[in-house]
Amino acid sequence: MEGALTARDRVGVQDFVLLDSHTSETAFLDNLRKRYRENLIYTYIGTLLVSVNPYKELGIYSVKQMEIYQGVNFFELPPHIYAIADNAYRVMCTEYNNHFILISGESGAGKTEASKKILQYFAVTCPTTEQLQIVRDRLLLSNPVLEAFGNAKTLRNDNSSRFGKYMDIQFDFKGAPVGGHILSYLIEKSRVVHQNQGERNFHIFYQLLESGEEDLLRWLGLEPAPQKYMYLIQGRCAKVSSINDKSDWKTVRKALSVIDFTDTNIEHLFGVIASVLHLGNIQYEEDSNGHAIITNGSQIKWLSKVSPLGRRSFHSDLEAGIEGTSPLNIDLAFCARDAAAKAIYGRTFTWLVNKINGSLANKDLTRKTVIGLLDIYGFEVFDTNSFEQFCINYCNEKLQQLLIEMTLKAEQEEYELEGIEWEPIPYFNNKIICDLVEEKHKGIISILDEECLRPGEATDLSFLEKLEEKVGDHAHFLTRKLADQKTRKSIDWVDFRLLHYAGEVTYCVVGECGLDNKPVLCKSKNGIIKECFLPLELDNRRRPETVATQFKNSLVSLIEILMSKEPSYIRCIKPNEGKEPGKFDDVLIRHQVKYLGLMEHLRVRRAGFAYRRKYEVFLQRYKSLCPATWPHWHGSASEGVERLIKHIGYKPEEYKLGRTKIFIRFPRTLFATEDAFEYSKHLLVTRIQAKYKGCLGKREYKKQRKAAIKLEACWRGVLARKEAKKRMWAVETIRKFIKGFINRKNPICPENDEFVRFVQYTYLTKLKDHVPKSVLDQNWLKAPATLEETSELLKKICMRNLVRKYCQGITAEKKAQLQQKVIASAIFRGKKDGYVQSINQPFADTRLSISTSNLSDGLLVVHVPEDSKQKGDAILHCEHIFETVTKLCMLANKQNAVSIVQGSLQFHVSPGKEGTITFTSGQEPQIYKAKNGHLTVVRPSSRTRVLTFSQR
Ligand SMILES: Nc1ncnc2c1ncn2[C@@H]1O[C@H](COP(=O)(O)OP(=O)(O)OP(=O)(O)O)[C@@H](O)[C@H]1O
Repeated sequence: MEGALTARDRVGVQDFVLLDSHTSETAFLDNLRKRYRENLIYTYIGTLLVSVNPYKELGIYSVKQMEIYQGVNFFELPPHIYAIADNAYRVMCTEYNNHFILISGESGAGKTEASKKILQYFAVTCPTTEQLQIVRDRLLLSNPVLEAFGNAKTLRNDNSSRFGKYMDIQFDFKGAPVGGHILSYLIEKSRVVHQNQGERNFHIFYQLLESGEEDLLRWLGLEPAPQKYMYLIQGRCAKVSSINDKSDWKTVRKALSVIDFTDTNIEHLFGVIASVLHLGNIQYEEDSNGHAIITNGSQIKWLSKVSPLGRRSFHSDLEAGIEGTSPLNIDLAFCARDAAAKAIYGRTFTWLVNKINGSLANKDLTRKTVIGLLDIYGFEVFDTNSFEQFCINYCNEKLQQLLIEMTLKAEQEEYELEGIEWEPIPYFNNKIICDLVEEKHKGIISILDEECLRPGEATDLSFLEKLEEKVGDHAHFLTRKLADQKTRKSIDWVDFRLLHYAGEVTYCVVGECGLDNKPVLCKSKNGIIKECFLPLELDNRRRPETVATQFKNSLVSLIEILMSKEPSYIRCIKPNEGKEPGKFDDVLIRHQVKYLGLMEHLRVRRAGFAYRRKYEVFLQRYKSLCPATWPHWHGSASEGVERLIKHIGYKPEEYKLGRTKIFIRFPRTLFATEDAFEYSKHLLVTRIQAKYKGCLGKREYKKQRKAAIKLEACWRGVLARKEAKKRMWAVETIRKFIKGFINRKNPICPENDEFVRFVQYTYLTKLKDHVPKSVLDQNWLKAPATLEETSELLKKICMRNLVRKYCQGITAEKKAQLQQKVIASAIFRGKKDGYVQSINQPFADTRLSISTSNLSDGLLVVHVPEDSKQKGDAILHCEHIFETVTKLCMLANKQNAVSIVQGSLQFHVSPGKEGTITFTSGQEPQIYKAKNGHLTVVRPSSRTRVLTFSQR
């Protein structure tokens, strides 16, 4: 219901109980149609599931879907057949009680498919063991075998079950399927001998002929051609595109071996099938006395072979009509043949079911719980309705009654349990119709029994008269004689009409041939036929039960079985006659809604309250609508609900409070609450989101903090270990150092090796920065004892290197200077004062310049540099002037220090005082001081030269 509430706006309502106009068939159909168009084939009425056949694969039966529905609250998911199956299973497991699921609907509505889906659901979802696997396989494979023998193509359904089936699945205390039991009802035997146009006989005939192994067919005397058999050609549709006889045959063969059929069983089983086909091909003709004689003896030959009967006896029995010895006319002979075929097939089917039951039986005697699946024909209304339809519709009346009683009972029980006043529910109780059919001495079946078994000749008409006499005044019974003018036309003289809860059905009382064929069949040597027709039956002197009574009794025991179990219901609806997907035939569906009693059921469900839920569940869902109950209510759930509905504003007539549940009368009240809840959800979501985000943040922060602390601790550990290692190393190093220091003077040994190398290394590193930079630097680092020798060598190398560098750095000029100094040293060292002070003063080449005239005089002036002019320049006169000047120049290494002047030259007489020498040519060489103060040098004219020494 909760799921339905949420989805209600999407596609109608998921639960018809929530329809506001629940009494309107149109509203019901509208909702069904709306959902069907959206491929939503399932809708609830409370816990009853309405299913509309989609006639197409919807992809809603996967294992994934099964898992979705497994163990989930019935109301929380959209309606599904798995929800019904799961709910029954869960309740069975928890309450350890028995259940049944009643699946009903008309032919083609999807009952068999539904029961298969349920079986598959249990097979997939229930716990199992390897041992139980075989049980599971047998349960699943019993279906194809039963379908092959009990299903046929009809106009309404290509795979129509022609029998009713009730299957118990037994579960052990762990909920594992451990066994099963099948009850079959009213197999449609008439189909064996007659099919309408467009219909087929039971599938097994075609499967055998189409795919039976060659040897098998030969042995059975069959040809792989259905058209050769009278019992298979009446419908004229042996081949149907939707049926794959070949693969179905394979499945059946496999299933038979899994279900424990021996080779003999299988041989006999197909012997029976072949017998039926051979029987169908027996032909008669009239002899001269008007008696029937068999024309084709070959069939008898095969009959005798495959279901060994005394050939002669069988032959004559068939001609004699079996019941007595008197020969039959041709019609009765055919009738006898068909009766034999039907009896054989009918009882073989029962044998088959018993055999399957034998293989499904659980020998373990411990208590088991069961879930029963009842797949029973729905209400049938044809143009001509026979005894079969009468039984089927009677069965549906009984089941409808069961449903009403159980639903009402459950409803009433719930009200009582909850302490709510029981309000009578207006509904149609079909007990009156059930009584009409089954009441002892007064009901239709009793009347039929009486008619069949009374002495004298019973005819169809005498039976009808008896009915008119005994139940003619019943409101739900009508015959042509009893009907009014208007209705009379629609009822034949051989008909009677019943007004069923689902509508009127007119039954034809024209009966079947009542020949007894047991005597001949008892003689069969076929194992199955022998088992089915025991000679004991012939000896029984008691009045045999009529088929109607047998059926009534089987129904009574079925109802007893069902009454002792918890019910679940599935109502299948056929959407159209054409088996077309997506087509919703309003008229057809309206009709089914009516006769499936869906409106009745809805009325019963809705008579009291539309919605009921435990206080805890209601409070949990809607508590956010009231500040007092949100987010937590600390009192009892019922008080919480009371507070909540007071806050929402429920009116007294809208609800009732039971002991454990709240009952809400109208869907609109619930919808309003649900809408408010939807609205409040948004607000809640924001708050929850914020809270959740906060929580996430907090959690993340805590995580990070924890991680940081861990990291920090780790890192600290690493650091501490590093530090300790370092300290250890330091201690070790110092210790070694001290040891080394103590042993430093010893020859290299492990004790001092490191220390000595360290000292050497340190010394050499230090020395690198303190090597002398000049040859005059005498400083040298004092070497440790172990390096004294090396140090000396290094010092020498260093000095040599310095000297070399020094020497390389001396210019020619300097060299000359030095040479001069060396000479000076040789001359003056230790001999003359002031020499030592002069050593540092380089000899300057520039200090000397000489002047002389271009004349041939012997005069030269040596200019003294100005800074040291204590006195004036020296004026010299020499004979060998050229030699003197040249040598002076060489000494001074300055050729251009000589200036040769013309005319005159200047010189210093004394510091700051200049004089001039004038050179002239004359007769006589002379030197004198002229009037102008110049020193005048005269040389004979041709050879006169004046030399001037000038400073540059
Ligand atoms: N749930 C479903 N999904 C798809 N197709 C389905 C479903 N149910 C039924 N059908 C289709 O409808 C056909 C008839 O269904 P099914 O044989 O179950 O009907 P039925 O009610 O058992 O009929 P009958 O009473 O004649 O045996 C199936 O063969 C299948 O094609």
